[in-house]
Order: sequence, then C-alpha cells, then structure tokens
Amino acid sequence: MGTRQQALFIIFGGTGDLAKRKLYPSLFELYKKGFLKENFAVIGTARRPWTDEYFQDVVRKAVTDADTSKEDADEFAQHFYYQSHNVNDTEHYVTLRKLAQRLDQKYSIGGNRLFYLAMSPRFFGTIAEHLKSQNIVTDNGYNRLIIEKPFGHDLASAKDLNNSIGRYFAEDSVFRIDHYLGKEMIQNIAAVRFGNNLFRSLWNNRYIDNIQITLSEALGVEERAGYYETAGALRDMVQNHILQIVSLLTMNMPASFTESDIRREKIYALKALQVYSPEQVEKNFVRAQYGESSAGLKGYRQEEQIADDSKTETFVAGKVFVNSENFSGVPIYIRTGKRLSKKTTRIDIVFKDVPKNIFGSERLGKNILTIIVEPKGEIYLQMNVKKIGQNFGLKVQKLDLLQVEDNSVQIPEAYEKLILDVLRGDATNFTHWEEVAYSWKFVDAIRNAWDNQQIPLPEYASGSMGPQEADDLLARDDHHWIFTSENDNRD
Ligand SMILES: NC(=O)C1=CN([C@@H]2O[C@H](COP(=O)(O)OP(=O)(O)OC[C@H]3O[C@@H](n4cnc5c(N)ncnc54)[C@H](OP(=O)(O)O)[C@@H]3O)[C@@H](O)[C@H]2O)C=CC1
Ligand SMILES: O=C1O[C@H](COP(=O)(O)O)[C@@H](O)[C@H](O)[C@H]1O
Repeated sequence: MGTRQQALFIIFGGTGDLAKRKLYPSLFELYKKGFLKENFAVIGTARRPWTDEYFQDVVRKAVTDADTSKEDADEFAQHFYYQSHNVNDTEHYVTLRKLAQRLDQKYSIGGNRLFYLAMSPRFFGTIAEHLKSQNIVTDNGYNRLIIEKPFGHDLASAKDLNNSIGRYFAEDSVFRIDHYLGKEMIQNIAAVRFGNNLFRSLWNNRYIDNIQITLSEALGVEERAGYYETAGALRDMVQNHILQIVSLLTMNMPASFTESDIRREKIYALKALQVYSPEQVEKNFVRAQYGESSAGLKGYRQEEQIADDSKTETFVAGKVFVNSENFSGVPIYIRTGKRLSKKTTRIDIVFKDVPKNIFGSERLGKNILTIIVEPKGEIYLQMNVKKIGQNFGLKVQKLDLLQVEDNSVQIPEAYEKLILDVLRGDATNFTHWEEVAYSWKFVDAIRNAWDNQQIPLPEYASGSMGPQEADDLLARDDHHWIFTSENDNRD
C-alpha cells in the first residue's frame, strides 16, 4: 500500500479525450494501490451540461476493463463531481469555489489542490488568473498546476504563456507534463548511464559514434486532425518528447539524483543544442507527409478535416548536435512519424569501432546498446564473440540486459506515475521553463526555414519507415538506421 495522499483534483477539460483515456484510469490505479483512498475528490469541468450521475457513469466506463471489480469502480466513481463551466466566465468560478470548499470539508482534504489543465493551451492563462482572483487556490494546503502540452506554438507564444501563468503560480508549483518522462524505460536511461561504470565511462564523444532515436507510430492522425494541422510532427513530437530524450541521453552526470541537480544538467544539454541556419536546416532535416497505401489506407490529405493542399508534416527526421564537451561531434539522428511500419519507440547508441581490427578478413560488428521503450521494454547490447568451433571466426551476439516480460511486472502507466509525482511535489520528471524555451529556440529555426524557403515536402508510403530522404540523411555520413521495417536490428 502506498502512502496516502489527500487532494482535491479539479480537471479542466473533464469531458475530453485525454481525461477519459488517460487521467481517470490513472487515478483509478492510484486508488487501487492505496495512494488515494478516503481523502480525495475530483471535480470534472467543461461546458457541456452533465450531471454528477452521468459523469460518474463516464468515469466508471473509462476505468472498467476485464480486471476491474464493479465494487471498486463504483466506490471510486463516487468521489467524482461535475461542474458545467465555461473557463471564460468569471461567475462560473464562484460556483466552482463553493463546490471545492464543500468537497474539501466532506473529504477532510486539508486544502491541497491539484488543477489539471487538460484542454487547449489558449485557455491556460485565463484559468490561472481566475484560480487566483476567485480564491480557488487555498491558504492551508498546496496548490499545484498541471499543464498539458503543447506549451505554446513557438518561443514567443511560450514566453507569453509562461508569463501569464507565472503571474499567478510560482515555477515550483507548475508541472509541465511530458508523458514520455513518466515512461518506465525512459526513466531507465539514467539508471543505465549513471549506475554502471561500464557505460558511464564510455558515454561520450570518444566512444560513441552516433545515437539514433526513433518514435514511430503506425496510426494516422485519427480524431485529432484539428490540432495536428496546426502542429505537425515537429511541434507535436520533436519539441517535447524527442528533445527531452536527447537531454536525458546527453546531460552530464548530475551531482545527485535530485530534481534540482538533474534539471540543471538537462537545461545545460538543451542550451548546447546547435541551432541551425536555414541552409543547415535544409541539409540536416527532412520532413514528409504520408500518402495513400496500397492496402487502402487514406493519405494525410484525404483524412477528414485536413486541407487538400495541407503542408503539415507527418514525418520528421533530422541530425542534431549537442555542442557540449562530451557530445560535440556526435550526430544524434532523430525520426518520428505517423503511419509508419510499426509502433515503436527506441534508442540505439552506436559505439565507435575498435581502433584496429586484428582479425584479418573477419568483419567486426558494431557495439550497439539498444533501449526499447515500446512496444515492450527491452535493453540489449550487441557484442562480437567467437563462433564456437575448431576455426576462429566471429559473430555478433545480442546480449539481453533487460526484458520486461508481459505481465511479469506491473508497469505503471506514465500518467499514473506523473500524477503521483505531482501529489508528492516531485518535479524531477516534468519540464522546467528553461528546457521548454531552449527546445523552442531549436525548433523555431527549423520551422522558420521550412515556412520561408522552398524546402520539399515529399510523400512517403503509409506502412513504410518514411521517405528515402531520411535514409539518405544517414547514408551521407556513411551511417544507416539500425531499425528498419525489414530488419529490426541489422548491422
Ligand atoms: N488526447 C491526447 O491523447 C493528448 C492530449 N494532450 C493535450 O491535452 C489537452 C486536452 O486534449 P484532449 O483531451 O485531446 O482534447 P479534447 O478536445 O478532447 O478536450 C477538450 C476539453 O476542453 C473542454 N472545453 C473546450 N472549450 C472549453 C471552454 N471554453 N470552457 C470549458 N471547457 C472547455 C471540452 O469540453 P466541452 O466541449 O464540454 O466544453 C473538453 O472537455 C490538449 O492540450 C492536448 O494537446 C496531450 C497529449 C496527448
Ligand atoms: O504527445 C503525443 O504523443 C502521442 C504518442 O504517445 P505514445 O505514448 O503513444 O508514444 C502521439 O500519438 C500524439 O500525436 C502526441 O500528441
């Protein structure tokens, strides 16, 4: 049983997709594990006129799967209340305050409040302002704000947003969520890097040849076309998830495994990102859009709510440099896209060749450390070993370091972990404002070059691993993607 937490959750966007698919199931897991018990309540707010009963029914459905007992789901759902609320209407905050006060007393919560902004970022400023001006924040407990991505549209809008939130909430009570930081295998990066002298000492430009980060999705744009048209893969995946992974892979070893020390090093790594000129963008970044597939899948421009002449990229590949002492000169190849051959999130660290191959005509394979985040957590290392037999020959052997067996370990969902971190006041796995700012600075340079220059937007076949240009990017450096649709792990 976990340490009991007491808090009142106010979820803005309580009728939305994220709330139903991720937030309610995560809260339910915390409830089943005993982190939430008697002393918590949830107010869901949005404009539609739901009743408490209807809302509780939505919550019950959202948390029900084959393993859920009806009693647990019923008991849990009784902690949920609905308040029809337009975030732009000051009057509605008065009703919200009264409901919050009543529930605080009813559940003996002691003033702790967690405000989850699960809606469009254009509303964040006004919500933060009203929470303060209408006294929905308390004096007798903590008041924490969880903010969903995207944090702004570019550096200028992110600054505006940050300023408007910062007027009402201090940086240490703002939790900018990036759900990748809650993933078990992403958190494993620090364990592998800093817990093993073997890797700690090799983790630099003297031994690492290149790094490859792949976040590929098999699904298309699905129901989020309206948002995606304004974002594209660069803003949707690179600005946040991919650059966060880059920072975790390249940061210096923190003085201690604490929030402030880790943050300092992550900020330093992101500050060291090489920001490209338009000419460098053209050379080092590729964008593309998915086309129709021979299997009958729609191309991006044929999807609902997408313009026939949309220029939104659904795929990005690029070469990134972190110009720190330990990483300058190491190409970090990144790629992400929708409608690719497979849903996989993986990191391949490719080490340099031994300075001299003494084995004559025997070819040496590369040492590659692979961290698979999805679909199933795995870490393995490719090594050269002798082939068994009379003669001397070499072969590449995959050394399994970790395999998260299906069902053998209870892997908490990213949102579950992150919400618990917020309840505990631990912001280690959240994004600090400076990280956001340096990431936008890097991304804006690419976006501006794409918007202002005639940089091509090729199509790729749905079900492939992107356009030929993404392979050419590595081939020019005499490298290749370790993960391909044909071969999971070739060299
Ligand atoms: N869905 C996902 O998988 C992910 C989402 N996110 C982010 O989470 C946030 C929410 O996304 P998602 O749930 O998909 O979005 P949805 O469009 O599904 O939900 C938006 C919510 O906002 C409410 N809303 C809209 N306008 C108002 C208003 N004026 N006053 C009060 N409520 C309003 C809507 O309810 P109503 O219409 O009843 O008012 C609805 O509950 C976004 O920032 C998104 O980028 C981030 C990662 C993944
Ligand atoms: O933030 C986002 O992430 C999802 C992919 O998340 P994952 O945990 O399934 O890898 C992506 O589909 C979505 O477009 C983006 O907004």
